[in-house]
Amino acid sequence: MQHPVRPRRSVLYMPGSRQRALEKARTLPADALILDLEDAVAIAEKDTARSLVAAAVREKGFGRREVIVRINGLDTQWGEADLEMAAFVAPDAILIPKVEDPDTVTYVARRLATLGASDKVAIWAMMETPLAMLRAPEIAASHPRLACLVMGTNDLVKELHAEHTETRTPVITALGLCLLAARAHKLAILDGVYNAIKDEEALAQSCRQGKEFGMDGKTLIHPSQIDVTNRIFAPSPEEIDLAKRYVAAFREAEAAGRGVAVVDGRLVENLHVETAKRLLEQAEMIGALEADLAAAAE
Ligand SMILES: CC(C)(COP(=O)(O)OP(=O)(O)OC[C@H]1O[C@@H](n2cnc3c(N)ncnc32)[C@H](O)[C@@H]1OP(=O)(O)O)[C@@H](O)C(=O)NCCC(=O)NCCSC(=O)C[C@H](O)C(=O)O
Ligand SMILES: [Mg+2]
Repeated sequence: MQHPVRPRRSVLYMPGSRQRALEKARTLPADALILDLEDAVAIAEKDTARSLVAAAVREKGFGRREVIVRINGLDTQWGEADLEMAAFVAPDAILIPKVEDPDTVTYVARRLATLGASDKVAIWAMMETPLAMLRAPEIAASHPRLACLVMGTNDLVKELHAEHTETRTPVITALGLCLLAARAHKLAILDGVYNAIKDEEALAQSCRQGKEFGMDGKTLIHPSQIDVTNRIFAPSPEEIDLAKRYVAAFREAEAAGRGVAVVDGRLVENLHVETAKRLLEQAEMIGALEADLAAAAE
């Protein structure tokens, strides 16, 4: 299944039980929104949250941004009803929490087919337990409907009996395993949340680290985290300028019968040009998304 490439710099969780947050979502500049039925929702509010999320997805009004519904685990009393609701209202994706086994993904894919869900509804998988890390390659290869892995670093740190540190050394291996699995199977991958809502500099550092690793973006818990995340995960004007010059220089070199070019004293081969083209495509998609949001705000 060919999944559309979308900007996913900032992907905001919002509790499905909070009507106000769901309304506010339509005005927030996050690239994608996860309407959460799982950990952000108290047990007493699970059924109300399911109805609120169903209404929010049906009402639309999110423009080009992706809307994802995180269901409760299928081993809980709410999971199946969440899945049925999501299949019916058809968000861009359904996010399964605590996936540990490829069979969980294939089960959800089968249920979506049985429930008659649109083919456009993708499956995303939360990677947040030690077993998920060890089975990352099988999970990533489990079903063509799977489009994205989402790191759940809060649960992972808990399960590892580790600590949240600024350098994230305790979870580096886990992030690396999931990145390898995602890229090997052409899936998108999103970094975990940063819990200290008011610490913008530390969030920025965490975003820079995620971007360097190769993450497509970061999951967020508060609207105040969106702008800095968007800025860091977007290609900078300097990167865009360099990418354009790589493409132009390589085209000229090819026309002259050469397979390599030199830009700013650096070797440029076809593989660098592919990276440059991907960056330019990403910048274009971000531009279109931001223009859409600006038009909606007028
Ligand atoms: C953390 C919060 C509980 C803070 O909420 P609140 O006290 O209301 O914050 P503010 O007063 O600063 O809010 C200002 C306005 O912003 C809106 N708001 C706040 N948070 C969100 C949000 N996430 N999405 C949309 N809008 C939001 C408020 O409504 C205020 O609006 P207004 O009324 O117009 O002033 C809260 O931010 C929150 O609940 N965040 C999400 C928590 C969550 O989703 N947690 C679960 C996912 S994280 C996770 O577990 C990942 C993974 O599974 C893992 O294991 O790592
Ligand atoms: Mg979690």
